[in-house]
Amino acid sequence: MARYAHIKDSVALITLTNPPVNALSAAVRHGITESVTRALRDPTVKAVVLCGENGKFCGGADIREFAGPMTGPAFVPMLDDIEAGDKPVVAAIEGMALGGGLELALCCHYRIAHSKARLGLPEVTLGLLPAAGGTQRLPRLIGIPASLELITTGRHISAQEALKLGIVDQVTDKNACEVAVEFAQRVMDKPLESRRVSQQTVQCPPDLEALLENTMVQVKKRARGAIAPVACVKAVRAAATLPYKQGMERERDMMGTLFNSGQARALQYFFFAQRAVGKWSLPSGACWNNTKPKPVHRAAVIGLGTMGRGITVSLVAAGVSVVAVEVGEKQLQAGKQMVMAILERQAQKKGVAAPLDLLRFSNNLKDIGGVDLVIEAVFEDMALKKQIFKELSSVCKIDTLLCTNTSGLDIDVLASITGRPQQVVGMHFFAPAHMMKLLEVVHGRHSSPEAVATAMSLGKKMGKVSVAVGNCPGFVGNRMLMPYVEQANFLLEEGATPEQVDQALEEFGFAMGVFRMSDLSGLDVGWRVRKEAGLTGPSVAATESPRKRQGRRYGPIADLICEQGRLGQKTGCGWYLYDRPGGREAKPDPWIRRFLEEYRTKHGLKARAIDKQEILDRCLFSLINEGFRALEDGIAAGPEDVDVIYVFGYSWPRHMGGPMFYAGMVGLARVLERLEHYHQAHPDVPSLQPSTLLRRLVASGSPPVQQWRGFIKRMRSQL
Ligand SMILES: CCCCCCCC/C=C\C/C=C/C(=O)SCCNC(=O)CCNC(=O)[C@H](O)C(C)(C)COP(=O)(O)OP(=O)(O)OC[C@H]1O[C@@H](n2cnc3c(N)ncnc32)[C@H](O)[C@@H]1OP(=O)(O)O
Repeated sequence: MARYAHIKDSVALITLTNPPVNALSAAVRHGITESVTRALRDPTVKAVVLCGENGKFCGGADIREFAGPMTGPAFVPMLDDIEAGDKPVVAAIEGMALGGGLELALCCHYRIAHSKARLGLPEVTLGLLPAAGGTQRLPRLIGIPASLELITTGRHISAQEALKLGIVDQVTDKNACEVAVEFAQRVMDKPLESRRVSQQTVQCPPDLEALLENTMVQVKKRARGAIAPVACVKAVRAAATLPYKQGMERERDMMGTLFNSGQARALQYFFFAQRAVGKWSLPSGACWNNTKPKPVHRAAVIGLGTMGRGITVSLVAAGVSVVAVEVGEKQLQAGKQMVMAILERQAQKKGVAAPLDLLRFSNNLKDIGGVDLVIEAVFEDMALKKQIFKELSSVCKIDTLLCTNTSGLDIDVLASITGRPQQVVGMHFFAPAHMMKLLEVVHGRHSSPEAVATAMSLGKKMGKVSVAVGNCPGFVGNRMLMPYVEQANFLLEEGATPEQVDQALEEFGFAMGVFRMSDLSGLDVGWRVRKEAGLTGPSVAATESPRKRQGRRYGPIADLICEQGRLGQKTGCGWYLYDRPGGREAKPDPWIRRFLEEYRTKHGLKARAIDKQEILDRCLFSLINEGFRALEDGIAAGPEDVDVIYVFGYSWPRHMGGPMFYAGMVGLARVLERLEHYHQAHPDVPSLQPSTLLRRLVASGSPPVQQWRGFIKRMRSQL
C-alpha cells in the first residue's frame, strides 16, 4: 500500500506503508503505480516526494512473495515510468533503502538520506541479482569498481559512504522527509535530463577488462559454488559494455535463471531461518516473548586459553565489563596480552579508543563475587569443570548466572554441583569466539527460562546468532559431527585418502574438508573426548578388538595418529604436513599414505576405489540422519535451528540452506534409500540406520522443511 497526500506548495507525498520494513509487496507496487500516475496527471503537482512509513524507506522486494506466483505491477516498468516522468521525484531515505528499495530510489531524480540510514543491494545474499535495473543504474551512477563491490557482496553501507560514492545527493540529521519536501520545492522547475540515471553513460576505467576478470576470479573463490555472485559480475559487465536496453535484457535473463534456482530457494529459506531461531521456545512452553532476560553489566570469564580470550574480547566489545580469571601467572599474562592486542586492533579499525577500562585480570576466583554472569571456559575436562562450578557457587552472589562453554559435556552434571541448578546454562561458543557468529545456548533439565533468555539476549548483544538447544553429548552441532567424522575415518580404512575426502567436501562447498578442519582445531580435542567417552586410552580392555567398541565398528586411525604426536597444524603435522608448527598450508603427507597402507594390511582390509558421490552420501547423510534424531529427541527445536548451527558454526555452504534444507532438496526418499543401502553394507554402524523421523516424513509424502516443526509436534503428541 502507499498513502497519497497533496501537501503544501505543489508537492505530492507518497508514503510506502507495509510494516515492518515497507517491503515492495504486490499491494505496495500497486499503490506506488497509482499514486505516481495521479501525481503526474495532476497539473497542480509540480514535484513528488517518496518516503516510507515509520522512518523506514524500504527493505526491498517482499521476500515472502518469491515463493508464490508473481502478481501485481512488474518492478521494471514501474521504476522506468517514475524515472521517465516529467516531474522531479525525490526519495527521502530514512532507516533503510535495500534491494528493490534502493532500486526504487535510484529511479528517482534525487535522493536525500538520513544520517543513520543504511543502503545496499543485498540480493546476492538471497541468491538473486538486483533485477529492477540495479545492476544497470548503479554503475552509471557510481562507476564500475564501486558497483562491482557493492553488488557482488550485498554489503550495507552508511548514508555517509553513500554520499561519498555519489549514490545520494544529501545527508541530513533532520527529518529526511521534511528536508526532501523543501528540496523538491527548490528543484521543481529544473530540467530532468541529467537526473535520469539510466540515460547516463557509464564511466569505465581504462583497465576494465582486467578489473572484471580479477573480480570474477575473486568472486568465484569466495562463492564456494554459489552462482548469484558470478551472475552479478556478468550483469555489471553488461552495464559496462552494452547500451542500457540490452544491459536490462541481460539482467532480466540472468534473474530468470537465478530466481528459479535451488540456491535462491535455499538462501531465502535461510534468511527466514536466521530470524526463526531468535524466537526460541523450551519444552516447558516458556519462550522468547514470555520471558524477560536479566541485564548483564558485569561478567567473569574463567580460563584464558583460546576460547576464554575470544569470549572476553566479545563481551568487552559488547560493552560488558569483564573480570578474566586465569590461575597460572604465565597463562594469565599471555592471555592478557592477546586480549588487549585484539581489542586494540579492533578499535583501531573502527577509529575509536579500545574499551580497556572495562577489563580486569585476576588469578583469584574470589575477585568475581559481584558479577551478574560467569562463563567458564577451561579445558574440556569434567573433573576440572566440576571443581570450578563448586567454587563458583560459593564465591558468586546468589543470583549470578553460571554458564559453561563446554562443547559437549553434560550441563546437568555441572548444575548438580551448584546449589542453584536453575541458574546454570551452556554457552557454547565456537573458535575463535570473537570472530565466529554462532552460539549454542544449552538448556539443562533445571535451567530456568530466565537463565536461557539472559544467555540468548547476551549472545545477541555480543553479535552472535544464538540458538537454544537441549542437553545431550555434543548438543546439536558436535553431536551431528560425530557420525560425519566417523564416516570420514571409515572411508580412510576402506581406501580413501584425507585429501580425496576433503576435496569432495570442499567441492560441495564446505570452507574446509573434515581432515583439514580437524588439523586446524587440533586432533587432541577429539582424542580427549574419545578418551573421556571410554573409546580409547587406558580404560579400554587390552582384549578388546581395536576396530570394535561396544559391539559397533570403531575406527582407531585418528587415535593412532595422535599417539604419534601428530596433533595438526600446531605440531606441523596431522592428517597433512605443514612447513612448520603453526603453519597453515596443508600438503599431502607421504607418511600418512604409508601409514594407511600398513594399517589396512595389518587389519586385512583391501583398499578399493571410492568415488566422490559415496564420500558425500556417507558423510553428509549420516550427519543429516543425526540431525533428524536431534529433532526427534527435541534437542533441536526445528530444522531451522540445525541449519543455522551448521552454516554459522561448521561452514556448511549457505547456498545449500543447511543440512536439513539440503535433505529436502535432495529428496527425503533418496536420503532414506541411501542410508538403508549403506546401513545394509555396514550393519555394525548404528549412525547409518535411518531415524524414525526420516522414515515417517517419507511415509507422509516428504512435506517441505517449513512444515516439519508441526509434523514433529504432532508425532510427539501421538507418542
Ligand atoms: C522469472 C523472473 C521473475 C523475477 C521477478 C522478481 C523481480 C524482482 C525485482 C527486483 C529485485 C529486488 C529484489 C529484492 O529487493 S530482494 C530483497 C532485498 N532486501 C533485503 O535483502 C533486505 C532484507 N532485510 C534485512 O536485511 C533486514 O530485515 C533489515 C535490515 C531490513 C531490518 O533488520 P532488523 O531491524 O534487524 O529486522 P529483522 O531482520 O528482524 O526484520 C524484521 C521483520 O521484517 C521481515 N523482513 C525484512 N525484510 C523483508 C523483506 N524484504 N521482505 C519480507 N519480509 C522482510 C523479517 O523477516 C522480519 O520478520 P519477522 O521475523 O516476522 O518479524
